[in-house]
Amino acid sequence: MATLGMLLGATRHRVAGISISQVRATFQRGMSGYQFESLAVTRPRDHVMQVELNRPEKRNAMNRAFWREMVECFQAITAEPDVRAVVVSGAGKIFTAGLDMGDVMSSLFVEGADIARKAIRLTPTIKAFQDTFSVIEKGPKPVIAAVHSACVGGGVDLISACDIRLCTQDAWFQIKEVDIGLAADVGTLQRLPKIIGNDSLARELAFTSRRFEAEEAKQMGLVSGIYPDRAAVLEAALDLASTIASKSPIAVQGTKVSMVYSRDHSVQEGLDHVALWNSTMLQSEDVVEAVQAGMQKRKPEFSKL
Ligand SMILES: CCC/C=C/C=C/C(=O)SCCNC(=O)CCNC(=O)[C@H](O)C(C)(C)COP(=O)(O)OP(=O)(O)OC[C@H]1O[C@@H](n2cnc3c(N)ncnc32)[C@H](O)[C@@H]1OP(=O)(O)O
Repeated sequence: MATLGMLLGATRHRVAGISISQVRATFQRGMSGYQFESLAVTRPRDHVMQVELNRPEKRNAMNRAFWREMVECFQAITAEPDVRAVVVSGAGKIFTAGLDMGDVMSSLFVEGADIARKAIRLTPTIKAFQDTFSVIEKGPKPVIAAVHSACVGGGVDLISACDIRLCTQDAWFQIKEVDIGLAADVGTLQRLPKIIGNDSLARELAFTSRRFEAEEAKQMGLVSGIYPDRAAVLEAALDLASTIASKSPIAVQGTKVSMVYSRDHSVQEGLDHVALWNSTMLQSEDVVEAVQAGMQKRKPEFSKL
């Protein structure tokens, strides 16, 4: 039988897409380990982390550091035993201006004469860009986007990978990619139609780059709440994250995993998946604690993961 030491030593073992060595590094991380060039990471509430896009002077345009650091940051958060919910926000005047066109465009051009060889070399780069947002969806902890003012291009890809979206009254959104000659390729086209449940509207917005405002975003189901300003939307997002964090992390994370799985599978496959999941997770101490706390009219206490 494998000992814990053997398991921890085996870097080929992976949990939620991350290696055991990364998990171990994260246990030792502490907040000082969350130092990034493009992100500011804080713990504003118990069990809640806030990841802020932090290049306000460049309108939080997504530079090369950002595309790499989001993956590092969310993998670390997935492995944090005491974090139960995450808020994503933007520093400064707007949420984000999307792709940093000065810094990133050059990495999308590949040297060489043969188009097929160039394409094969470019494919992993595009997939790595996709991972930057897929990491949010693949992680089991709920992520709430708090959008203020502009959310452009890659910003829509980012928030589409989040679980819940709130915005300010002055928020506006734009699937901007066709305006810079691209088919959006990091998640909007795949996730947004399922979020809003209106394929016709999703296509209209993606084909035209039409800017749409907070009210329309709410009407279509992209956001679930509108708040007067940046401070108010952040407060609401943090309150929501705290409420989620007060629940059993086993129950909440199972719920996210099941909802993401069910979105992409038949009803029967989703039911089979959650039956298998719960055949283990129903045996959690959290079930006993949640039921007892309810009967005793007290707040439940759930231990860290
Ligand atoms: C495989 C790739 C996958 C990803 C694809 C993603 C694609 C996309 O995201 S497409 C969308 C690209 N973004 C844009 O087209 C938006 C461009 N920016 C704007 O329209 C305006 O900046 C905005 C309306 C968002 C805000 O206007 P505001 O007046 O508040 O700011 P500015 O004076 O325009 O900008 C201030 C400084 O920020 C720099 N900046 C803004 N956006 C970007 C950007 N996307 N990339 C790089 N830099 C950006 C701007 O140059 C100013 O810098 P400085 O001149 O040094 O002060």
